[in-house]
Amino acid sequence: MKAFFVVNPTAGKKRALTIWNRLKTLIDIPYEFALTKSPGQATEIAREAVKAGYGKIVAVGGDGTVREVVQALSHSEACLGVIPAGTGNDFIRSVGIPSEPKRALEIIKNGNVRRIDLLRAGDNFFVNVVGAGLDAEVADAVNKSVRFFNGTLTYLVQLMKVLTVYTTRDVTIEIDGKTVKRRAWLVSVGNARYYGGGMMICPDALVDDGFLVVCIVNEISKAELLRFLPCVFSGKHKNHPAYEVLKGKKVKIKFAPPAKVHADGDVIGVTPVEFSVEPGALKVLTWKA
Ligand SMILES: Nc1ncnc2c1ncn2[C@@H]1O[C@H](COP(=O)(O)OP(=O)(O)OP(=O)(O)O)[C@@H](O)[C@H]1O
Repeated sequence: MKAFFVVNPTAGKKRALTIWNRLKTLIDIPYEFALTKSPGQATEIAREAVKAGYGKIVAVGGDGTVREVVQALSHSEACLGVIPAGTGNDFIRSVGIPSEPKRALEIIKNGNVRRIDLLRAGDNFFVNVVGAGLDAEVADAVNKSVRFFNGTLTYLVQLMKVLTVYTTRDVTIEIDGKTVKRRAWLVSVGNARYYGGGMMICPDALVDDGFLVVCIVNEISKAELLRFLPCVFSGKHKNHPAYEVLKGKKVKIKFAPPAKVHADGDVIGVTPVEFSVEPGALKVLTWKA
């Protein structure tokens, strides 16, 4: 099966290009590659590669590159490979791809094919976590901010800024026809466990169980929220009384007033929003069968 590498040279603060230049000397299987020139182009390149009959389409970059490539691979016979070269690289944590590029290349050569689920909103597919509320608001502020500090510090500064104006909102969640009303900080919908560079917001999410999990952070004081959030890195927040998990196949989220919606940390609109799971829609190369 021939491989096609889709390289985002800007991923990982441009580290991806260095990683690729080193790695390509080690590839001893038939392959072609292309470097993206602009956002969104990875989808077009991957589509052409699928059409041309490549069986392994490899995203060299971070979660954004993976997401763009996945748009072209969903429900196709081609398999996704990943050479992690981004900043957060959350997807690989959930599917069992090593973070070291050379070890990830071994999977491209000899790995197993695993079918996983995707999240869907309209015509778009997502691999990790989507959601609405506080985290979307903070993600938006982080993406728009001039970064004087490293990633974690930028996040903390923007979180504190957002918390001066943002409060909990009423939310109606319709999950598989059942309606749940809450007052919440945020609602996350997970296909996989991680977002935001290692935050395990949905510890109960499994990429291949045919379900999405809906994680609600219900109303707590701002002081308590600031104690809660660091626990998300380890998954300990799971036992907090304000944290609630629902499971289903289709979810509609409606905040009042409307809240921003994010997909893997990029703001994609405002509520109301509807997500569904597409069971087994993507083939991924991993060590796990
Ligand atoms: N040639 C390019 N020039 C500018 N932007 C690009 C180019 N190719 C792709 N992009 C954009 O780069 C963005 C970031 O890529 P990606 O998410 O893979 O890296 P990252 O942000 O470093 O990693 P992560 O998402 O894992 O934190 C993507 O949203 C993609 O649309």
